[in-house]
Amino acid sequence: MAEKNHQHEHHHHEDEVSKYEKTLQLYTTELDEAQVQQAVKTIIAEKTLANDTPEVKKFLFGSIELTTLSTTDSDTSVMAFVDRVNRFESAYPQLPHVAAVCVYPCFAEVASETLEVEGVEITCVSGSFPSSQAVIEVKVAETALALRDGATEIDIVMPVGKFLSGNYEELCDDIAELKQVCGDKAMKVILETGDLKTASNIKKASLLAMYAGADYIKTSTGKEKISATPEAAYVMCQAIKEYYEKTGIQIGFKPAGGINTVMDAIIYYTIVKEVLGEKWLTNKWFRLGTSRLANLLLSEINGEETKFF
Ligand SMILES: O=C[C@H](O)COP(=O)(O)O
Repeated sequence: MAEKNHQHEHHHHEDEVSKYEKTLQLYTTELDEAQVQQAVKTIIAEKTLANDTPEVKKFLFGSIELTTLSTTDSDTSVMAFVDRVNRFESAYPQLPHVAAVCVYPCFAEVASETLEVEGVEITCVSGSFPSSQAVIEVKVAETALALRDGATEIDIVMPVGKFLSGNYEELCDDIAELKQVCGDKAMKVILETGDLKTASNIKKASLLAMYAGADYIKTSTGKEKISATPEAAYVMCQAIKEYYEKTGIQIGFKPAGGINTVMDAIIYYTIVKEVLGEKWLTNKWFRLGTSRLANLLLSEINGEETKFF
């Protein structure tokens, strides 16, 4: 992940909020829901089928962050989960490895000790996933410990309540402080778009997260009622595009949560391709956060029901 060279000074005085309001004013943030829905409908109708190919499915497989974030996870189950990634290459030499495994931070050590495959990242969710409801000191500690124990990427949840209450200063301070802990390790910021409700909110949250230091923006935790949607993905990709045009800084995109069919994944791929273009179509800038899709993709690539993970 190319390290971004922008740092955000954080002052604790009055004009902070106006600074974020001013930043948002550089962008179109009042979006028309119907227009977004129409744009997504058109992309799905006109552009998706052309991407329903073995090549795209193999690329999507290589962009998966193979995720287990379950209350029943244990050292034993996570070790077995990660060991299946080790054994994957000998079973399917013609396929790429998944891009990452994604686990709770208490499993960073066992994942890091078990994983033997070069190039597969160890993503840990952190910052009191999935609610993000903790004081910043707890979030900082959890993130620092996950990185100490072997995490190579961190996914945090944006403090959604702070966003909805318009407290952009604390929202961005939290994100910036955790990015400081991550240093040159990629930090993805989960917007929890299902709780943001409107396209305008999703656009604003995307921009604030990027200005505060996100290396990726990610749709959802997969733990709320509404997870990733094509409309949220479209708005987030538009925000990434406009941010790139204004700052020259490339930010990654990770749809996650409730991606339960191969066609779902092809739709996200198509939205990224149509809005952001080829430059984003590598697993350094596009990831799929999923706990069920790997076997579904494997089955379609193999042409038969496959349950490897
Ligand atoms: O970040 C990944 C998501 O939590 C996975 O959600 P899922 O279990 O609905 O695929």
